[in-house]
Amino acid sequence: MDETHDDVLALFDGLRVADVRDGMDWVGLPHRGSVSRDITPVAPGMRLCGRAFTVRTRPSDKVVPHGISPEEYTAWAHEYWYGEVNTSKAWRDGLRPGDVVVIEGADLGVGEVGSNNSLGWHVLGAVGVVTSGGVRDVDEVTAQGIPVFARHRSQSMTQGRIEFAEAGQPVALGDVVVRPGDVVVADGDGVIVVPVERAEEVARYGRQELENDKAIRRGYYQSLGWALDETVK
Ligand SMILES: O=C([O-])CC(=O)C(=O)O
Ligand SMILES: [Mg+2]
Repeated sequence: MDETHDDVLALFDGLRVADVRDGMDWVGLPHRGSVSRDITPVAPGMRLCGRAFTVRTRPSDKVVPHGISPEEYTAWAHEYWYGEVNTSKAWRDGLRPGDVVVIEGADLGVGEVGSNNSLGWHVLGAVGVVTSGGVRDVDEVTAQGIPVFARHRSQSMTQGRIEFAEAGQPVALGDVVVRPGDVVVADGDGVIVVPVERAEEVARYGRQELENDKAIRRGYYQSLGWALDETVK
C-alpha cells in the first residue's frame, strides 16, 4: 500500500462532501471537483472516501447474434461478453484496500454496476463504486450497504451495449476529470473529486469548516436539550 497516499486519505476521515467542497473553495479551486448532481447514492446514508481506481467503458458496436438458442445465448453472454468484452478480469486484481472504483459509463440505460460486481470489488478491497452510468439490483445493493453512486437505475445487462475500454487512465465523471489516485469523497450531497496533489491543503481547510460548523450546531443542540451525537462531538 502507498503509505503517503493513505496518510492523505486519513486527513479526510469524517469530512463531509460539503466540507471538502469548502476546502476546495478555500484553496482556490472553486470550479473544480464537484461531480454532476445527478450522480447520487443508491440509498440514503451511503458515503465513501478513497482513492480513485479509474475504469472507462464505451458504447459497443459489437453485434448480438440473432437466431441462437437461449443455451447458446448463455454461453455467448457469460463466456464471450462477460469473459472477454465487458470484463473486470482485466483490472480487478489491481484493486487495493481503500480504492474507489470510478467508472466512466455511457448514457445507454445499462445497469453496468450491480449487487454482484460491486460486492466482488469490495471483496478485493474497494470501498465503493462511483459510475456516470447506471446501477441495477438496487434493493440488494441497498441491503449489502457497499456504497454505490450512479447516474441512473437501469435494468439491462451490458451485453451488446457496453464494453470495457481501459483502466488506470484519467476518466470523465460528467464534466469532472478523475485521475488514478485522486481523492474521491461521496455522501448524500453527491460526489467530489480532489486532485491528489492538492489534497492535504483541501483537507486542512475542509476540517476547519467542519469544526466550525460542529461548534455552532453543538450550541444549538444544547439549547434544545438534545443529546450530543457524532455530528456535533
Ligand atoms: O451483470 C452486470 O453487469 C451487473 C450486475 O447485475 C451485477 O454485477 O450484479
Ligand atoms: Mg446483478
